Amino acid sequence: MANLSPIFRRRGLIVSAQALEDEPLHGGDTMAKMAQAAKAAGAIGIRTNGVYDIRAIKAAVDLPVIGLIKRVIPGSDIFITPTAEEVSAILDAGAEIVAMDVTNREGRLDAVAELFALVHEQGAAVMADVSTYEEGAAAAKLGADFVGTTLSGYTSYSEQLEGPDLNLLRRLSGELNIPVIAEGRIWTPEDAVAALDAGADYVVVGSAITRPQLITARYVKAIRQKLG
Ligand SMILES: CC(=O)N[C@H](C=O)[C@@H](O)[C@H](O)[C@H](O)COP(=O)(O)O
Repeated sequence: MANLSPIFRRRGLIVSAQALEDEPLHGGDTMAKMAQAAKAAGAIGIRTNGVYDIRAIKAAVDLPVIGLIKRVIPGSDIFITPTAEEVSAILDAGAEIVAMDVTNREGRLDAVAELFALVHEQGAAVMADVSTYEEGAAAAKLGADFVGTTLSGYTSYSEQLEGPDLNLLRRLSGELNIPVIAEGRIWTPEDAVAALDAGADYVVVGSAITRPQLITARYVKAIRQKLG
């Protein structure tokens, strides 16, 4: 049984449009244009990083936005919305959903309740970015509104896969009563359908749509392998 959220009008594709400072598409209205293209194609939502792009995308398209702020804190591995400061900035910028790291690292599972409360006080929703089933279960227990497989493959103790973590999706969707978002390494429409078959309620695709330098690199690699 699907667990759906009233934030999205229906199940479907959420496009992650992100370009960090060191990426070619960073800045200007590029991510807002990515969001317009995603909407024109039928995406139901956008996931994006940083106050600038959250605001630009909210102004450009009337789709729900999952906002996050990536910030690297020296000595810490937690970089997706690490503190209350980022949560407040994301809410101020107008995101309906705040995504944050909910992994079992650095006492994070004890710290996030406070961050969830900040989000809920403002009538917004929490997307818990997890890397394992146990983290997803903890997130649901703490009151997360969505759980996503975003960080599977990005913690030392999670599965390191080439494609989406379908086993994690199966387990999260089979055992939890909150919407499950497939996210991470979904490169093809077939991967997206496999994620739905594994029980995902919504599917986030990022790099395969919005990072041309990574898309191009895949073609270059395949062609170089062929040409030797
Ligand atoms: C691990 C991490 O930092 N993930 C980030 C989270 O927001 C983004 O860089 C990813 O692009 C996003 O998760 C979508 O995944 P993919 O680009 O694989 O479709």
